[in-house]
Amino acid sequence: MEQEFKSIIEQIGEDPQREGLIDTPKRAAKALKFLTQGYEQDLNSVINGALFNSDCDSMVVVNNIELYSLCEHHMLPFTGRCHIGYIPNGKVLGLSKIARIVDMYARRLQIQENLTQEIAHAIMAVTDAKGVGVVMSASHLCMRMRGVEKQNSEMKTSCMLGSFLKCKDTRAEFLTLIRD
Ligand SMILES: Nc1nc2c(ncn2[C@@H]2O[C@H](COP(=O)(O)OP(=O)(O)OP(=O)(O)O)[C@@H](O)[C@H]2O)c(=O)[nH]1
Ligand SMILES: [Zn+2]
Repeated sequence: MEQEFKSIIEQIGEDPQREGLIDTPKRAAKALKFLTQGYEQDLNSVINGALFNSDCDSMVVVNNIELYSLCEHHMLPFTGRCHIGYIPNGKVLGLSKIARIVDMYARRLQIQENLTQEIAHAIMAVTDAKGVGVVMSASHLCMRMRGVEKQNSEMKTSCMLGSFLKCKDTRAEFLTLIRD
């Protein structure tokens, strides 16, 4: 990857031997590896067994989980927040693992719609919850720094599964809880 970055630097008309750029291919490769490290992770290793028996059957919500991803069309960042809720079905997930699941899927090349769905389905698969809801809002640099250049637009996506899909009251409770 370092070689490729060196070549990109040449192709944009810069000198990769210039003092400020000499280590840039190495740094850029390291950064891109970090930003796409989700490809090297899987659900089992991320959750690390942190699934606990519980008879809690009320909604659990974690909101304002920040996320940084790369859009798969331009490989430019999109950043925002996501809110996650689920109704346990005998097991609760370690709190930090919810955010780790977000990161695992965000640190891949993504579109926001798929990212939202992958997170929701992963939480359902791991917990066998009665229902899962994910709401995400993000701002895409490919729409701000270039292209249509809209600075204030945000994309909102959601994925509702199980009781969050079937039951209007459950969905309404979730949407109320993520409001503040
Ligand atoms: N649905 C969706 N579209 C996205 C996302 N990220 C980027 N895009 C869009 O992907 C599309 C790619 O369109 P193209 O016409 O092939 O590429 P482009 O010429 O660079 O498009 P412009 O951005 O309009 O200049 C654009 O409309 C982007 O806004 C995303 O997460 N979800
Ligand atoms: Zn893009």
